[in-house]
Formats: sequence, structure tokens, C-alpha cells
Amino acid sequence: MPQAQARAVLPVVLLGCGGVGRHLLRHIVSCRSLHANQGVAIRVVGVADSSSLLVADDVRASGLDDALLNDLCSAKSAGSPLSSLLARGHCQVFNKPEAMGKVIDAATMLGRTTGLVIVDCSATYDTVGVLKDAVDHGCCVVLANKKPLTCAYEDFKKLTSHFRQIRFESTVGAGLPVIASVTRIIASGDPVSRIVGSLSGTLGYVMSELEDGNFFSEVVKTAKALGYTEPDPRDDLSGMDVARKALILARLLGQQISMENINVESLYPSELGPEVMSTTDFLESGLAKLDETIEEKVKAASLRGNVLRYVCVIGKTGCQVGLQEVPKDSALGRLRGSDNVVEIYSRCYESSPLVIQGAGAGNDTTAAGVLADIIDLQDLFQARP
Ligand SMILES: NC(=O)C1=CN([C@@H]2O[C@H](COP(=O)(O)OP(=O)(O)OC[C@H]3O[C@@H](n4cnc5c(N)ncnc54)[C@H](OP(=O)(O)O)[C@@H]3O)[C@@H](O)[C@H]2O)C=CC1
Ligand SMILES: N[C@@H](CC=O)C(=O)O
Repeated sequence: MPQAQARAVLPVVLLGCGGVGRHLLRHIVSCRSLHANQGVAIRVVGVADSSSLLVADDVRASGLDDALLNDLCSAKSAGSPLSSLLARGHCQVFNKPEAMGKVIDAATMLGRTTGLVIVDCSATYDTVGVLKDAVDHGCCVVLANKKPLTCAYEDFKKLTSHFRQIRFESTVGAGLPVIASVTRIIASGDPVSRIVGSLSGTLGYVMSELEDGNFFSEVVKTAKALGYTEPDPRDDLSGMDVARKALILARLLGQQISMENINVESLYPSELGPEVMSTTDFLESGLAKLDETIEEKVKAASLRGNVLRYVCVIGKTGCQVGLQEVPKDSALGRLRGSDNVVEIYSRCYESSPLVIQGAGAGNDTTAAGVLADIIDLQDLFQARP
């Protein structure tokens, strides 16, 4: 009789099933045979959104089946709650506030036995407590959500305390290998002196569309429709999303800094901020108020042979993120669409920096980055026949 091939089984609880989370679930299902050939299997035991957790009946024995995961994606896309899937059987639904307690129960049960990966594809600070508990229970953590790594420095330290058990590649550059490259350079004892780049898919897309004569208000809405923006695009336009990426990189370089230490330039005034108007109102009426000013800046830069780019600079002594005029024919100036470019300078890469460039946003690319991070943890999971 042929021997069944031993496979590393990775149980996963997914927090957040919006654009990125749903693409991740679809990638997991469509990669089944690829992963089986590689001797690895992902078992999704639970999926949470902002109000509930859908969890397999017995997380030790089995996960949510693929048909259910596909239906979950369809249900969430159609705006139905996770509880609409209860009739499928073999699963339970827990609502807030009980839901997060149930995630911790799964972490306690599986963390030090089969192992468990908590994957955060939400866009909230609310997951930090669960993630820290999960780390305490020996679980692995994979993040697309930048917020847990950009709140208190102690939380960053805690979450990254077992560095082999956390992956957060998609927090910077979506699917691009930025964190992995910086980590490798640091590990080789080569001191990184500076990181410079355009790290926002949204702002990259917006700036290059403006060059083509399109209206700011229109291209921001298109960026949202394409899945490039944060749930509230003001997170991108305020520079905060880029600042979070800068903070993650700076902390990775060993800098004990916080958001307050980063100079951030916002593209909208405070009277259009979240405290004053809803996201819908901002998109429907607020954004258009910015069209004229931004157009003037684009035209003025063009007269000087330049284009506008939202640039992030992380140095030894400080970080800043903001709008810069750069020559049209420069690495930054040539960027198009949602591409990111990151230049890493170190002793070995001083006169010729390590450059990473490519698609820097989008649900598909980001989910692919998250999936690669999960698979990268396979050596920490037992192979079972
Ligand atoms: N799109 C991109 O290009 C990239 C995105 N990212 C990051 O990926 C993350 C997800 O982005 P995206 O999918 O676009 O965001 P969405 O707004 O589409 O999805 C967010 C999901 O998180 C859920 N959620 C909210 N609060 C909680 C909570 N407390 N516990 C569990 N789930 C919760 C939401 O629930 P509900 O469905 O009920 O609203 C929703 O399902 C963000 O952090 C973003 O910064 C990173 C790199 C690139
Ligand atoms: N909103 C972000 C998504 C990735 O982090 C961006 O535009 O870069």
C-alpha cells in the first residue's frame, strides 16, 4: 500500500474578512493541490469580522470546509452576516464581546499542541489584546493590519518577541519583500542607514493619474474601488498609512520611536477630517473641494519639469513622510499606478542601494503576500500523515 505523505498542517484563525481577508480565503482554497504537493496544508478553523466569529465545531479535529469558505466569501460580499452560514452545520457563531474570548480559547487549546496561526486582515487597533494573548500561548501571528505594530512600542516589542513566529511582510509594500530584505540585511550585521521610497499604492496611483490630467476627487474614488485605499481613504490621504509603514520599518531598524516622532504631511485640512464628516460625506462632497488646490500644485511642478510624489524617508535621526516635487525622470518620478519603490541604503548598499519595486497595493497582491507569510511558518508545525 502506498504510504500517505506527511504534511505540515497549519490551523488558522482569520481576523477580518473584508477585501484582503476574502481574497486570502479564496487563495487558500485555490492553492490546495499546490500546497499538498509541497507537503503543507492550511486548515482554517475560524473567521471573524467586526461583530462575530464563525468557528469549526471541533477546532482540534477539523477546519471549516472549502465549500463553506467559498460561501462565506459570497455571503460577506453580499453584506450578509457570518451567522447566515450557521445552517451549513459543523460550525458555531459567537457574537461580540464573546467572540474574541473564543479566539483566545482556540489559541489556548491549539497554541502549544498543534500550533495555531492568527492572521490579522482587519484594519483595527482592537485586535492587539488578542494577538498579545496568542503570542503568550505560543501561537504564530501573521499581519496585514499595520495598527498592532504601530501602537505602543511595548506592544511592538511583545508581538515581535519571538521573531520566528511572526510575519508582517504585507504591512509594508503589500506583497513586496521589503520586511524580508531589511531583516536579512540587519541579520548580516550590515547597518541600514536610510530607507527612502514611495510606500503608498493609493498615493502613487493618485499622483500618476493627476499627471494625466484627471481630477483628484475622481482618482481617489477609483483607487478605493480598485482596493488600494484603506477602508477610510483619509487614512491614506492624511499620510498616516505611510507613516505607519515608516514606523514599522524604523522599529525594525531598532529605533524606539512612536507616531509622534514622525513628521506627517496631510493632503486634506482638518475640517474634512473624520471628526467632522463621515467617510461617505467625505467621498461624496468633501473630496471635490480639494481638486483645485491639488491641480495647481501638479501644474506648478510640471512647469519645473517635476512631478509630485508622496515620499517616505527613514534616517538614523528621524522619519518624515510628505509630498515632494521630484524630477519626472527619476526613479520616483517614473513610478506609475499603484507601484511602490523602496531604496535601502546600508554599508554594502551605499552607492548602489537595494531597490525593490512593484505593485504595492490591492487585495489580490496583499492576500498573496499574507498567504506566502503563512506558508513561510510551516517549519514550526508538525508534519502529520
Ligand atoms: N488593500 C491593500 O492594498 C492592503 C491592505 N493592507 C491592510 O489589510 C487590512 C485589511 O484591509 P481591507 O481588507 O481592505 O479592509 P476591509 O475594510 O475591506 O476589511 C476589514 C475587515 O476587518 C473586519 N474587522 C473590523 N474590526 C474587527 C475586529 N475587531 N475583529 C475582527 N475583524 C474585524 C471587518 O469586519 P466587517 O466585515 O464586519 O466590517 C472587515 O471584515 C488593513 O489593515 C490594510 O491596511 C495592507 C497592505 C495592502
Ligand atoms: N492603503 C494602502 C494599502 C497597503 O498598505 C496603500 O495604498 O498603500
